[in-house]
Amino acid sequence: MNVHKTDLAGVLVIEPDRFGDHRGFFAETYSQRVYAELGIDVFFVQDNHSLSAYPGTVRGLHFQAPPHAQAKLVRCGRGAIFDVAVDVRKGSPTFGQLTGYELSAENGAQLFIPAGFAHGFATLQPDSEIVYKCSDYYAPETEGALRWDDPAIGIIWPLQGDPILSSKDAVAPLLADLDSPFVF
Ligand SMILES: Cc1cn([C@H]2C[C@H](O)[C@@H](COP(=O)(O)OP(=O)(O)O[C@H]3O[C@@H](C)C(=O)[C@@H](O)[C@H]3O)O2)c(=O)[nH]c1=O
Repeated sequence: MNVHKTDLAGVLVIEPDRFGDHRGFFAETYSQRVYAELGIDVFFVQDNHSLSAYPGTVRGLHFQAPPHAQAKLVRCGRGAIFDVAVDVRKGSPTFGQLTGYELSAENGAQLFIPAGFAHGFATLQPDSEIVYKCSDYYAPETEGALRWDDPAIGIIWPLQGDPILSSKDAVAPLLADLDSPFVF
């Protein structure tokens, strides 16, 4: 298993080992004790799965506020995505900064995103599916969002043309207008 630190302390890229044979491969995609040794000592209570039919779909940037803040362990089960985390903790030395990685069915890579970061992704292939573990339950009353194309964040999305967005994401606030519920 390879583990890489990113520009944002606490956000990790994890590449689980794959054991290949004539049938295909086998991989452990999560093990509580192994991930705890990496510092991912959170208790995951919900698994999510989403499919985006078209490349160029952007979901995000999303978070849940305390007391239902979520750490997430994200991977791509089919197709490929460009996955992004943005630090939204007031007072953090990396506040407003981002890190982004390609996660694909082929590379099997995962992004661990602690609470206090907004998360989003763009799909790079048709019928891309992501699966992710969350450390708190869905609590829609605590949902927060940031504009995917906020110039103050400056994500360079791998898009050709305008993205496909939810109506909610199209009108999400800019970072400058967000009273972040997270403090570093
Ligand atoms: C996130 C979520 C949504 N839903 C429902 C609400 C709604 O009817 C439908 C679609 O919800 P959304 O439009 O919010 O789905 P989506 O835009 O895919 O939201 C997700 O985006 C990524 C980037 C994240 O990081 C996730 O935490 C989550 O916010 O699913 C649940 O039932 N449970 C959940 O945990």
